[in-house]
Amino acid sequence: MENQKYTKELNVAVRVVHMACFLCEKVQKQLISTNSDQVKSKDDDSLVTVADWSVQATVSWMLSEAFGAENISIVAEEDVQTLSKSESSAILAMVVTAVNECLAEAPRFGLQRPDKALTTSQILNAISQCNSTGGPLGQHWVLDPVDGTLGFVRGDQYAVALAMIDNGEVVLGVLGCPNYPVKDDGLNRKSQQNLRVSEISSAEVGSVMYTTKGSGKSWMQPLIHRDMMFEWPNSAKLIRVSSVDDPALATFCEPVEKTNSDHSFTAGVANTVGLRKKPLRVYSMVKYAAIARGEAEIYMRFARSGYKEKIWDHAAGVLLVQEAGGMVTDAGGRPLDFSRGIYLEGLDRGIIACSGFKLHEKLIGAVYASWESSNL
Ligand SMILES: Nc1ncnc2c1ncn2[C@@H]1O[C@H](COP(=O)(O)OS(=O)(=O)O)[C@@H](OP(=O)(O)O)[C@H]1O
Ligand SMILES: [Mg+2]
Ligand SMILES: [Mg+2]
Ligand SMILES: [Mg+2]
Repeated sequence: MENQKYTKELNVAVRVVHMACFLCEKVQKQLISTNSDQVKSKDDDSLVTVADWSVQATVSWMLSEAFGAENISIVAEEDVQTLSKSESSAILAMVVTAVNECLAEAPRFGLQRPDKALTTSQILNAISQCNSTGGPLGQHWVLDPVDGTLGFVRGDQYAVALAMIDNGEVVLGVLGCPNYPVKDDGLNRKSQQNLRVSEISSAEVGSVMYTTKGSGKSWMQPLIHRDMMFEWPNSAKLIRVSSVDDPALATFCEPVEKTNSDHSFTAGVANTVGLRKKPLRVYSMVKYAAIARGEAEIYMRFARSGYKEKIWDHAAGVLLVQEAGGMVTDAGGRPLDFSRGIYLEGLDRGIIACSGFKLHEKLIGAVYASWESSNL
């Protein structure tokens, strides 16, 4: 935790993300086993679940407790619109239960639990307090309570992502990946053997990764699971990007859904660069984690034209990769701009994250060559 300036922020953020993962694990299990009504569609037809709202409320509450509600600005994905509708009363009750059960466990993570259970209106308030739009000045927390909600609902990969932007730069990033196998090559092994996450022993699954800008180090901690007796302090190990720079040996990641990234365009780029392996399609910011941990070398993301990438889908992951030794830019080779509100404004076509300079340079060149002939 080298960057002394953010020591307290990082300390709180890491613990809070552990708590959020704890919450998500329980909700995901319930959701898969009971198939109950814990999932809603938002106005844009995307999904939101008990876990998305509950994590947002929990993180918002804990950050307010640690730093004072009046001192913090939080940019986050969810709002209370759907949750406040009368037909959502059952799901709201589930959120209240999930948040309070999670907050009660705060001491496991070295944090203080509230004196008494939060009321429904305190919880709605905590969610709606995350209504900042960020920008170039001051400090803003950036939260994606559940990234890869589709993966979450399908019992697969998802992430909890918390970052901080200070004067337009991402300075701190924490990424919780509850279903990411801890052992080296876990994702590859899982995909090769077609294992479901539930088929891997729980002690082998789940981690929280974190870093601060300029530290040159990204760290990984194992998740504290419900059935484990041990409590904080948790141990951490350094993670580092892969040293593979031969495209023929490199693994590239991309979103599972082709609505989120054009698979045929990336296949063309992969072919031009000389990538041989099948793409590793993984939900959520676990893709950035895979690059930071050295399990994959490349992450390409090319959204359809008209879609604007949001800062919470990238901030924590980008910093983790950079501090672990990797490079992340847009397709024009420029850094991503987190200083202009909730969107990555000015993004040139797509996002390319690589373990090193050589692969990155080749990919940018291949995008340049392939773009003209694509219909993106
Ligand atoms: N059309 C389109 N294009 C690109 N990106 C989009 C699009 N629509 C949504 N989103 C955002 O994608 C986030 C999920 O990205 P993933 O990489 O997990 O995608 S995938 O599920 O593996 O296909 C997802 O994050 P969550 O909502 O947190 O799951 C969205 O913010
Ligand atoms: Mg969403
Ligand atoms: Mg997201
Ligand atoms: Mg989300």
